[in-house]
Amino acid sequence: MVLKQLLNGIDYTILKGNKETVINKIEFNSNSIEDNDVFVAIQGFKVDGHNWIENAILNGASTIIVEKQIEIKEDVTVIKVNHTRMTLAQLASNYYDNPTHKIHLVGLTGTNGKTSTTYFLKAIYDYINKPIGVIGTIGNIVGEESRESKNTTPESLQVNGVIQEMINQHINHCVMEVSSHALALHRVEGCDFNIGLFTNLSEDHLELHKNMEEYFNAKAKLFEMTTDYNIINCDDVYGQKLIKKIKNSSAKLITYGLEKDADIKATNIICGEGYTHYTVMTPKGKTNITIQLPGIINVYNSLAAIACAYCSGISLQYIKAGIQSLEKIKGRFEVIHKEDDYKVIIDFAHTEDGLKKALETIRPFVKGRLILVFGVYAPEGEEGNQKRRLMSKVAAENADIAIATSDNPKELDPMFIINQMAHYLQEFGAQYKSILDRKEAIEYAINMCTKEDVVLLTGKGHESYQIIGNKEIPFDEKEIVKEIIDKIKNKKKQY
Ligand SMILES: CC(=O)N[C@H]1[C@@H](OP(=O)(O)OP(=O)(O)OC[C@H]2O[C@@H](n3ccc(=O)[nH]c3=O)[C@H](O)[C@@H]2O)O[C@H](CO)[C@@H](O)[C@@H]1O[C@H](C)C(=O)N[C@@H](C)C(=O)N[C@H](CCC(=O)O)C(=O)O
Ligand SMILES: Nc1ncnc2c1ncn2[C@@H]1O[C@H](COP(=O)(O)OP(=O)(O)OP(=O)(O)O)[C@@H](O)[C@H]1O
Repeated sequence: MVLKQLLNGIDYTILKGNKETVINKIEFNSNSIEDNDVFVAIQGFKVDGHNWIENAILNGASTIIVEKQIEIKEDVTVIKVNHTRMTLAQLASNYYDNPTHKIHLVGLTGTNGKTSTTYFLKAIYDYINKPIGVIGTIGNIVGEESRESKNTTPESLQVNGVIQEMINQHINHCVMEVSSHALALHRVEGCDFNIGLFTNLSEDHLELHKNMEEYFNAKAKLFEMTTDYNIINCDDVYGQKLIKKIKNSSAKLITYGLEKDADIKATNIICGEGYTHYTVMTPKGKTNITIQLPGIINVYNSLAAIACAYCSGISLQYIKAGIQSLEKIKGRFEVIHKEDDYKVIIDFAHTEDGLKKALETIRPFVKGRLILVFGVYAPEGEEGNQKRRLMSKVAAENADIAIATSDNPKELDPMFIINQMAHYLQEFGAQYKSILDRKEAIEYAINMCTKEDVVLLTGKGHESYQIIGNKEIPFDEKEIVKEIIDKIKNKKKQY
């Protein structure tokens, strides 16, 4: 490809060289550069990509895209743009020949419920044998291949690359979880979304967005990129705000919910242990549905998927069969052990609202005590302190015993985190214990568990690692629970 093709539709100034340069591929990390690549220098949170230009040239870059006035002596082409992160998205779209224009793309945003909705929607497509690609927290799925992903929504280069792969494999539908980071950091800039869906908004990620207004505005950006439908949870306060904000959108509004007068609405809800039954009403008729996941939150998540499928022209009969076929979602209310008198559930709740909803969902089915093992994944500073306080409050108010431990402490001192959690658990009158090592905390919880109790482990969900410092340490909660229970059983056998 020639550089000028890549720059199509972008505002730029040539500081040096010429746009006839033949280029190989695009990279934003200097270490991945190969001969004749384009290096896009991004001002990051930790370092400035402009400081890695020399390294990129040494590795073979022939073109450098910058947003700063920088003098480069080497014989390369240098292009200046206003905003390199945004330009990266445009370059990626041009490089892969605008893949999002060629696929039916659903973008899901909101604080909680994106992954769950994604897998309900995928179950419908699987049922009707229509392939659908997935980009999200648990990973990216292209055809038969499922790959882990560092971010919920990857960088624009990967978003466009993965969608192009889907197209190559004749996959005509894609569902993508769109995080607020992705929207604020231009990872989906220029994407053509047929459907945008909003689940809910509660406090999270305030280290990036400063306040709820900014967080909401970041999420709302998705609905400026939709062409066909905007699907919104109208029971959510921010959902209502979004409906007003996008009233001039040319995409059609479809609402879902339980309380307000929604287009797609659930009534007659019966919550059982491990299942939920309800009647769904749509503009094209109603039907009874039984999902194999617990709680009101999964009524919302399945309704969201029903709304998407409805807007994609799938008949209610198939929607019902697909929704009902979903047996479980990795790390979401997953019962990982229920024999030998121990019931252990893992869940990915990692926000104040998610944790509250998770505890409320499980509570009606616990005959004895609800024993919670949880950590708080939050940055340092006021926002992090506030999240640790609010999640500890939820634990104190909704669990019988709360065991504070580590989640992904990352660069924070894990001792500081659990001491702070212990302080708040005490303030809110919890019966609690704090144990730094997560495995020991789980062992402590299982050891005190009786036949009537339930142990709920939150925060890790599908994750099979813990991030401590800058190291990813293997941590598979399912294996760990099995190991602990086997150890207890063996000990019992010896007596
Ligand atoms: C805060 C944040 O979003 N950070 C993202 C950001 O990293 P950064 O700005 O810190 O990058 P940096 O390390 O400062 O580097 C700046 C530039 O220098 C370049 N560089 C750096 C070193 C070098 O040797 N050579 C070089 O060229 C880097 O490639 C980069 O282009 O850009 C990176 C590349 O796209 C992302 O991987 C990274 O996500 C990190 C891993 C992350 O944890 N992000 C989280 C907060 C996130 O995005 N979460 C959302 C929401 C999840 C949810 O819903 O809960 C998500 O979508 O995952
Ligand atoms: N609709 C909902 N409302 C509130 N909490 C929910 C909802 N759905 C799920 N949760 C809770 O939030 C946790 C995460 O759910 P899910 O992975 O579906 O959300 P998400 O939006 O994809 O989050 P993330 O992007 O952080 O992975 C679940 O494990 C559950 O405890």
